[in-house]
Amino acid sequence: MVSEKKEEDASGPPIQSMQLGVYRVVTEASLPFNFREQWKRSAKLTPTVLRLVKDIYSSSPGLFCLYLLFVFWNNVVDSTLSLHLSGRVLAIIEEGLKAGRPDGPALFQAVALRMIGLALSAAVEWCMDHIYERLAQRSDTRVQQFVLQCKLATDLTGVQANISSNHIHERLPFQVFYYLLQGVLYSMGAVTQLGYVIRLVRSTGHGPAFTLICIAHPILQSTLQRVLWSKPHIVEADNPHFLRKSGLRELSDAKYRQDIITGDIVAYVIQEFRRAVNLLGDTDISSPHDQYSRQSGYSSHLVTKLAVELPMLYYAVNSILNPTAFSLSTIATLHQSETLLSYTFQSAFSFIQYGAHRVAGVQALYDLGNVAHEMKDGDLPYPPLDSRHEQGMPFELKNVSFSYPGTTAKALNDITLSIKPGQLVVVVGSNGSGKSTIVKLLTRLYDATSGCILIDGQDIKSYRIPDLRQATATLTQDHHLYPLSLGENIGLGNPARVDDLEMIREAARQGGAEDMIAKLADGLGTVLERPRGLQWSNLEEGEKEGNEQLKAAVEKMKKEADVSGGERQRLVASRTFMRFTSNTVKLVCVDEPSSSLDPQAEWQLFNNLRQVREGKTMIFVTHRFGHLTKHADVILCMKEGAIIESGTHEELLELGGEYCKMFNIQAKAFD
Ligand SMILES: Nc1ncnc2c1ncn2[C@@H]1O[C@H](COP(=O)(O)OP(=O)(O)OP(=O)(O)O)[C@@H](O)[C@H]1O
Repeated sequence: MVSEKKEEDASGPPIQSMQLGVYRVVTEASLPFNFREQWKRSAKLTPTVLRLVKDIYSSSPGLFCLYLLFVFWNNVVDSTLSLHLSGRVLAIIEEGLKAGRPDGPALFQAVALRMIGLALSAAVEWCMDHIYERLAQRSDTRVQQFVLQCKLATDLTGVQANISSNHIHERLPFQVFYYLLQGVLYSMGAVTQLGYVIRLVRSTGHGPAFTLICIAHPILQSTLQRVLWSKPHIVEADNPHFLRKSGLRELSDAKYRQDIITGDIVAYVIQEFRRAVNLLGDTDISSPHDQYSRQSGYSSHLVTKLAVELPMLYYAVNSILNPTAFSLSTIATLHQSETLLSYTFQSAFSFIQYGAHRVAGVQALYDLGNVAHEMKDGDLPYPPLDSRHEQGMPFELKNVSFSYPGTTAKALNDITLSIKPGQLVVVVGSNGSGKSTIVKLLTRLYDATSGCILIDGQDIKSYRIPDLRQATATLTQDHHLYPLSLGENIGLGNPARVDDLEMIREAARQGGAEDMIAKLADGLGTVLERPRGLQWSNLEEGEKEGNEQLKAAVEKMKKEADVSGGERQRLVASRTFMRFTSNTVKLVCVDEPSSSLDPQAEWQLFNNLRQVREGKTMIFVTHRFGHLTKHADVILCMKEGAIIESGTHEELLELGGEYCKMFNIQAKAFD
C-alpha cells in the first residue's frame, strides 16, 4: 500500500511522507529541476569538498599525487586507449578476411600493442589498489583522531544533544573523496570517449544520431528510475503488527534466556508471534529502498530496457537501408564503445544525483568540531591562593533549579543550601528525587538552569574547569571499566602516576580489589572489556570437528576474563582511591556505589573512604541507612527535586518526618 502526502515546511525544501509497506518514509519532495537552487546548494558544500581534499592530501601528499595520476590513467586514458587498440586489431583482421590474406606483421604488432596496453593497465590497477588502502588507512586514522578529540571534549550537555554523532564511520570521508574523484574522472572519461565515438561515427559517414542513441540508455535510466538513496530520507517501521513480531523475535536472544526459562513463557511467545504474523498478513516488509524503486511503472521499465537495444536496432535498420555503411569490425568497435560510453555516462549521472547527499555526510562529521560547549570555562584558579581550602570545598546553593537538556521537568526545584568545608553530607530520598542530580551540579557536570552555586563566595562558573576536576573525586554506580588493562583502569585515577605499580596496588587494596586481581592469570595486565572486533572466527562447530589443528587454534584464542558486578565496583572504587594520591582532591562525591557489594565490602569501603576524609568535603548519596548516616555532619532528605528536611541523624529522627519514616522502615526489617 502506497500513499504520498506533501507537507509544508517553513524552512528548507518541502518534505513528503509516504507509507511503503510497514515503513513510513519521509523524503524531500521531488521538485521540478531548478538550476539556481541546485547551484546554490552545491556551492554551499564547496568548502566541505575543499577541506576534504586538503585533509586527504595532508594525510600523505606523495601517495595522494601518485594515486591521482594512476586513477587519471585508469579512468580517462586507459579506457579510450583500449578502445582504439582493440579497434585496430579488429580492422586489420577484417581487411585480411576481405583480401583473403591476413597482414601478419601488422596484426602481430597491433596485438602486441594491445597486450602491452593490457599489462600496463593491470599494473596500474594493482598499484592503485595498494595505494588506495594505504591512503584510506591514513585518512581513517586522522578521522579517528579528530572524532576522538571532538567526542572527548564534548560535555554531557553536548553528548545528550548530539545523539546522531555516535554513528560516524571513519571511512566515510575517504569513500566520499573516492566517490567525488570517480565522478570527476567519469565526467572527463565521458567527454573523451564521446569524442572518440563521434570521430569514429563520422569516419563511417554517420551523423550525431548514432551518438545520441549510445547515451540514450543512461539518460533514460537516471531520469525514469526512482532511487531513494539519492535523496535525504528517514525511514521508520510504524506497523504495530510488524513491530510486535520483531519484538517477539528478539526474545530468542541469549540475554533473555534466563527470564524466559524462569518465567515459563515459551508457549506464550510462540503463540503471540503467530498472531502477529497473521495480523501482518501480506503487508510488504521488503526494504523500503526496493519498494521505492519498484514504484517506477512498467512503461518506464520497458523504455529503459529498450534503450539498451537501440544501437542494435540502428545497425539492423542501416544494414537494410544502406548495406555498405558498417563493416563488421566497425560494428564491433562501436558496440564496445557504446557499452563503455553508456557505463561512463551512467556513473557520471549517478555522481550528479548522489554527490551532494554524500558530501553532506562529511559535513556532518566536520560539524562535530563545532558542537557548542554549553559549559563555559572560567579563569579563576582552584583552590584560590588566599583561601582556607585545606579543610575541603565549601558550597553555597542559592535558589538552584535544574532541568536536563531537552526536558522541561524540573529535576531540582529551588534548592538553597550551605555545605561547610570538610563536612560529611549524606543525601537520602526516594527514587527520582534529585539526589544524583545535585551531585552532578556540584561536580559541574551540568550548570544550574536558574539560581547559582558558589564555591568560597565565587560562582562555580568562574573557576577553571580543569582545576575543579582535579579537586574532585567521584565514585558512582554509573562508572565503567575502560577497555584497557586493570592497572591502567586503577592508575588513571591519577594519570601522572599511571605507571606507579606500588601506588596502584595500594589503591587496589583500599578499594577491596587486591584479592580478585591476584586471582587473575594476567593480574594488573588483564584487559576485561576487550575492544570489539579484535578476534573472531566464522567457524561452525562441524568445521572444527575432525580438524584438530584448527580446533587447537580456536582453543588458543585468548579467552576474556570476566568478573562479577561487585568486583567491578571494587575496581572502580580503587580508581577513586588512586585519585586521592594526587593530593589535589578537596571534594569527594560518592553516589550509591555499593549496590553490588556484600555487607562486609560495603562497610570496608565506607571506612576506607572516611579514613582519607581529612581536608575533603564528602557527599554521599545512599538508600541505606547505617554506617554513613550516623557519621554524617548533615543529612539532606530529598523529595521531588527539593530538600524537605536537613539535620543530623538524631535531629531528623526527633523531627519525625520523611527521614524518620524511611529509617524506621529499614530498622523494622531487623526487629
Ligand atoms: N540524563 C537525564 N535526562 C533527563 N532526565 C533525567 C536524567 N537523569 C535523571 N533524570 C530525571 O531527573 C530526575 C531526578 O533524577 P536523579 O537521578 O537525580 O534521581 P535520584 O534521586 O538520584 O534517583 P535514584 O534514587 O533512583 O538514583 C528524575 O525524574 C529523572 O528521571
